[in-house]
Amino acid sequence: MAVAVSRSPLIEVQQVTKSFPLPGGGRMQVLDGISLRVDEGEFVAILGPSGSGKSTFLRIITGLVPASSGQVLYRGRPVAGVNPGVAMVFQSFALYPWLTVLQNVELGLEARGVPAEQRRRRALSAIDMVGLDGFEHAFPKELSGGMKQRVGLARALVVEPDVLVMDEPFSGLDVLTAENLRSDLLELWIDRRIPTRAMVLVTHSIEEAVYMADRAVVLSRDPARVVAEVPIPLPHWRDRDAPEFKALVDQVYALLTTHHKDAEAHRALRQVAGSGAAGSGAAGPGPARGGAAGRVRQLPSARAGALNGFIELLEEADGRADLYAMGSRLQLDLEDLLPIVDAAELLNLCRVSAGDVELTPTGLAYAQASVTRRKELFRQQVLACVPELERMLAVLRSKANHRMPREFFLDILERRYGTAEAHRQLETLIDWGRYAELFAYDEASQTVFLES
Ligand SMILES: Nc1ncnc2c1ncn2[C@@H]1O[C@H](COP(=O)(O)OP(=O)(O)OP(=O)(O)O)[C@@H](O)[C@H]1O
Repeated sequence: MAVAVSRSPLIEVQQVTKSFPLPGGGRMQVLDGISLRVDEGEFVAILGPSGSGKSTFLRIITGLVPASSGQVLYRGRPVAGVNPGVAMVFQSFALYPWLTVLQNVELGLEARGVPAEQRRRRALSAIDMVGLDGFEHAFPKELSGGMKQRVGLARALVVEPDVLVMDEPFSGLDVLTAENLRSDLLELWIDRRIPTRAMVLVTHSIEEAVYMADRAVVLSRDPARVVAEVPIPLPHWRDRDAPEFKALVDQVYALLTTHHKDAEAHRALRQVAGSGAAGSGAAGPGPARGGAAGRVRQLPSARAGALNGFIELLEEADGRADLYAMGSRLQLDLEDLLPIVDAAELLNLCRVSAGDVELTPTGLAYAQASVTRRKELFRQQVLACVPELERMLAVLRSKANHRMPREFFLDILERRYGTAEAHRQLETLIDWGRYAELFAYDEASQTVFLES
């Protein structure tokens, strides 16, 4: 049975942008001109590459974070501060460890000034609804992950929000627990056992989106824009093996992989590498830059070992594979697989088009090479495609002792990317540089150095 769709908008996001200040000055733009409408009766899933700004977008809808420009309307009125019609479920559960299940669930109502007796009654009913009857007085540490997320769900549902927004609510759970919670939530929704009028789910699982939602919104990255909205007109309960289900998964998959890669930016990056910018004598690793706007391009977070494994798998599949099929065969989420594919493509070892991945001639030679030859090829490719590594080398060569503390490079990257991403970028750079034998790294002293 499908939920009847009427046409009045509950949430309208209009041309929202968001940027964050960078420690070294300047700003990093995360969202760019995002518009989205969520109607009564709709279940909308939002998909996008890791770090594209999905959580930031949800937080703007809930009013936890202000937009830099643009606005969010709730029932036609601009939202200033916390959105009164929305409650959120977090991936990390976000429970207070010193409060019982009941107290955690009551919290949302307390904030809304609901009298104590009513609070208790409603909280008990919400706990019952999510299947936690009997655990009212337990503390979070006594609960499994799935039960904790049920508390998170009860805490959001107890306020009877018009719109329930969920930020990867199932991704911290094991496969079976996630599946169990997914169907329980869907049952509450489909059978209208909750007064919630719309659902917004951020997920990195395409299958989850196609299984649950009426519409999938696909975001790009750097900065995030809406690249497509895919209607999912299948009745519930859906059969994951049905050809029409698979066709929708494939369609979203192709959209995500195509836009995720931003092939243009990669091409520009290679041009920068080839144009001598690498030897420009810059004082440290700068960002990879792509496009006329010169925006920051991050290196995908994938270790050389993972990249090797992926190239070998691809060669075993005769040099060509459907990424989605490969992901499910390896039981890997898109989230896990795409950075590796992205890295392989950046190094010109494979090419991706519309969800299919294919080895390039260099990739084939790489897959078939001996260990030593493979390292040589890797070195050749990273030097051609990752100017940051050349810059790190220039710094190390310029020092009399050819050594530099990790912190030095981190400092420079932080000014570009912010702290968390700078750590990820440097980890990848050091991993690639070490595998390519461009430099060595001493873990104990956290020093990057050239071997004599
Ligand atoms: N408060 C903040 N200050 C600075 N940068 C931030 C802040 N919040 C988010 N960012 C940056 O914005 C970008 C998008 O982050 P966000 O968590 O919204 O992405 P996401 O798509 O939800 O990521 P993931 O899929 O990994 O959960 C990241 O580069 C992140 O580092």
